[in-house]
Amino acid sequence: MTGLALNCTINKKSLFDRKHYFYADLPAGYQITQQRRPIAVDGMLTYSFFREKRSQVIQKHVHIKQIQLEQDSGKSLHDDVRSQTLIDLNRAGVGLMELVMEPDMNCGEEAAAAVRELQLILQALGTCQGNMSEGQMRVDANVSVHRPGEPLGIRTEVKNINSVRFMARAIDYEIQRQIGIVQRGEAVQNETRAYDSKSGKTVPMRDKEGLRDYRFMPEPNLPPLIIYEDDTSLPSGIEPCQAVLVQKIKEMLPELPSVKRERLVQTYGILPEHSFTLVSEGLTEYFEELMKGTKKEPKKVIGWVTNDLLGQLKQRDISVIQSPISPAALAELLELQESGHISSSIAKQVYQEMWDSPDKTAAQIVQEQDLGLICDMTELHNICQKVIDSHPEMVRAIRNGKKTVVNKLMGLVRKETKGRADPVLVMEILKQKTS
Ligand SMILES: Nc1ncnc2c1ncn2[C@@H]1O[C@H](COP(=O)(O)OP(=O)(O)OP(=O)(O)O)[C@@H](O)[C@H]1O
Repeated sequence: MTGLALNCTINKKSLFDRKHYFYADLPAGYQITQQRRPIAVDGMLTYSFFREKRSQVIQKHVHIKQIQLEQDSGKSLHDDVRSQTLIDLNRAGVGLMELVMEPDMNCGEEAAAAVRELQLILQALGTCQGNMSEGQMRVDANVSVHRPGEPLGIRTEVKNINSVRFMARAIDYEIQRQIGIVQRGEAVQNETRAYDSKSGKTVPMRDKEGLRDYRFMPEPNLPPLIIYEDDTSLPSGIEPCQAVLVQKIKEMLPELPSVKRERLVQTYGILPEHSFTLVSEGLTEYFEELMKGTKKEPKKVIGWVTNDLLGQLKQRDISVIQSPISPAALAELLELQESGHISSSIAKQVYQEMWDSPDKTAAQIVQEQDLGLICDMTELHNICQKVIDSHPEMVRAIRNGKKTVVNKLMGLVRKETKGRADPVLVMEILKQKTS
């Protein structure tokens, strides 16, 4: 699924090899991997990010060299206090999927955007939860520098990166470090380095690797992995249920993040940046459900999801599925505003109250606290007159041409009525009274 989602060519026959090296995190002395013929090759990941102006989307591509299946190694844990190294072998030998990207990215920001997009794709497919801090996904960053027009320089490999943000910092640090070396006329060493998040620097990790002979050999215990295009390509005697069929997997692919963003922009007319927030924060389903329950324009609804809802979720550190306010409950609130029962500032107030007492509906809160819009013209006239009478200097300013001062009067009426006055009617009355 991952190979197909990343536009790879799927090898119908892939092979397993043993890669030998001697290190404490590899008890067997070799790792099973797919060196000669990996399961998927030659793919492409398209990712986007924003630069300067939030609305300017930059789209880039990174080639996927291959995706291989291999065994995980153990994890070395260095105890500086006791000056010893412990090895966690719990994952040693467990299968994992490694993606090798081509050197197509130019800075930490690009690598971060590419990895974030990959995370979203893997999560959408369900092939990896993608949480780096929990080790579900790990990234090693290979970095080199070169002068324009010259071939790529010697690379270093940075390990120990446990978040996308740290990866971007590690890459940018490493680029500057290597530029410094080249400018001093020295040579970059081909080495493995570790990122130290406390100092923000990369430090040498292992001895200079030089040319290592891994003594690759075909893995004698694992036969080639054979998969088939579809039912028709199955050899006789093999039932479809016994085989992996690429065509079947293709049909199972879910809507991918880039397609989802495009659809959201097309269907609802929202800004691309909002489609990014919806997809990255997992709010698409909530937004689409919400849209089913309201007549409000999508452009006016989107902020409720990307600001108000997301703000509450972050503040409480919960996910959208745990939200006590369902899309239908929020839709009811939006309808109260859309139909002119409450003002926009009251709607925000009611929303806050809904979070504090989730068992109450928006309508209940409005009724209990008498938050409905004041539409009675006599009452509104009286309130406006009171405000005008107590601020003659503002009225003078308006009459002298400072038309925007009317907004100050509006604000005072809003304060006086605790946001319950119909803003359209109030503006009309104020203009009339100050003309
Ligand atoms: N000159 C270069 N500058 C930057 N990156 C490079 C350069 N040459 C190769 N790379 C990148 O280095 C990575 C090599 O990864 P690969 O897993 O094939 O080798 P490896 O690091 O030796 O393997 P492993 O760490 O699994 O032993 C690829 O992602 C490739 O794009």
